[in-house]
Amino acid sequence: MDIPAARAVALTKLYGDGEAAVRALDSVDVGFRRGAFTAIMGPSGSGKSTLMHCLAGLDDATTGRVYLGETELTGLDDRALTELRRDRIGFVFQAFNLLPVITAEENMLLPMRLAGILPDPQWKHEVVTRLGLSDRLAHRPHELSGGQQQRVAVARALLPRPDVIFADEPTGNLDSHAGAEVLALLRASVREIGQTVVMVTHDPAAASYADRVVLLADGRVAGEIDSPTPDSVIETMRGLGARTC
Ligand SMILES: Nc1ncnc2c1ncn2[C@@H]1O[C@H](COP(=O)(O)OP(=O)(O)OP(=O)(O)O)[C@@H](O)[C@H]1O
Repeated sequence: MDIPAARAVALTKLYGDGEAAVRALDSVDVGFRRGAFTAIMGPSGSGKSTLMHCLAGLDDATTGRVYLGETELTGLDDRALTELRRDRIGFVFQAFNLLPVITAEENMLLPMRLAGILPDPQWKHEVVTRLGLSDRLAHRPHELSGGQQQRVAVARALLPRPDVIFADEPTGNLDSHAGAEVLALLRASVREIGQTVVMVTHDPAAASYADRVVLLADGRVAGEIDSPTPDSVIETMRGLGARTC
């Protein structure tokens, strides 16, 4: 059987201690298939961001284990985690997190530059062309629309060909048209180059771009939807008592 691209085993995360402790994740077992697009959904406070942060090595587990492919993250020291994130994980956040003083192209290449890696020119050309950024490379972020800025962030995540791209509400700051474009690009990266994408979202329409939805409620896995549609997501979320937007 294929080893999942990312996996949590009996993952529990507590914030704080004693009476005031919050159990953000409660013995979560979940795997994310290689070359698939998975959305994580659930009511506010259900643990979506905590799960993503633990899977991406941005937060540590209280108990349980987290794997990226065959590598166990739990137990790695900060330096090893920093290298693993740099070399094997791509991030796309709601806030585009571009540096304002450098161009779109420099932003795209920055993580690889910092790692001393040169992008494959053909791959870079393909990413830039597909993301419709060819004539925007010399622009600074403030000269770009929100959708274009997020496409630069997607290019930055795709260029090093990471094992997994983790996207946290990637369309949260975009209008529906720009959001649909970004989702279609993530979708295409999965279908056409086998990229693995794991995305946290509140939006049933965004989740419908995924191959599978993992539902969280109260820090536990509450269900899954294969081949989701906006309607099937809304219906299942209603069952969890969640507000959808
Ligand atoms: N740093 C923290 N310190 C204390 N409690 C936290 C911390 N981060 C998250 N929590 C708590 O853990 C629980 C899960 O939070 P998390 O942000 O993972 O949920 P979420 O599903 O992503 O929520 P939302 O959809 O509102 O972003 C919540 O009860 C939250 O208040």
